[in-house]
Amino acid sequence: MTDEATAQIEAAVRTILTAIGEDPDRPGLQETPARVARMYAEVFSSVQQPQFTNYKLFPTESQDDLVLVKDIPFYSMCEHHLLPFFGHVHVAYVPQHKQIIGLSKIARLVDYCAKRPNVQERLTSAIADELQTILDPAGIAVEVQARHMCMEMRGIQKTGSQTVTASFRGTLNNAEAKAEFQRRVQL
Ligand SMILES: Nc1nc2c(ncn2[C@@H]2O[C@H](COP(=O)(O)OP(=O)(O)OP(=O)(O)O)[C@@H](O)[C@H]2O)c(=O)[nH]1
Ligand SMILES: [Zn+2]
Repeated sequence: MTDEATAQIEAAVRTILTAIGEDPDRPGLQETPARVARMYAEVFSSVQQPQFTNYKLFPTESQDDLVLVKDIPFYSMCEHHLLPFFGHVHVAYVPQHKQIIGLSKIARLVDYCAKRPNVQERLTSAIADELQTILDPAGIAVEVQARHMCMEMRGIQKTGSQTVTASFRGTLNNAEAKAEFQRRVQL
């Protein structure tokens, strides 16, 4: 994040603190604008990164086997309220072109897609789209289970409610494959 962007966030946070009736100069709040600027640089770090680049592909012989990485934790920010939504992602793909991706890179890809203002549906399809772009697998399944703080700590206040979204592509986009994906996720 640029120095100018940091200064803008700090000034905006001071304005918000003042607007809610707080004193931004009281000791407990003096460093808050700078902390919030650092936090936004971290949780929105993907906004200025148009592509996911940090990955490696490896050759494989086993073309038809499903690769499933499940229960990948993530934290993102809802773009409507700038409050966190968080949970787990399950990612599966069927290799093609005799290539696979390093497993940790799938979790890094999830982080990359999460670190921007989001809605859960777009996060879900973005993970599938990125995987399609970098690996071009025969099939993809992505499921996201999340709790939204904007639905729990304010507004409708439905504590513990879960939202589940999914994207299916290619050979995994049919009823039989979806059922098999769900079965393996629940194992
Ligand atoms: N589809 C979708 N909706 C979301 C997501 N995160 C938050 N929302 C919803 O975005 C909507 C915004 O609705 P608005 O009526 O503009 O805002 P609001 O007055 O704060 O709405 P309430 O939350 O119902 O009080 C709400 O229904 C939220 O639950 C998300 O990831 N996906
Ligand atoms: Zn929200």
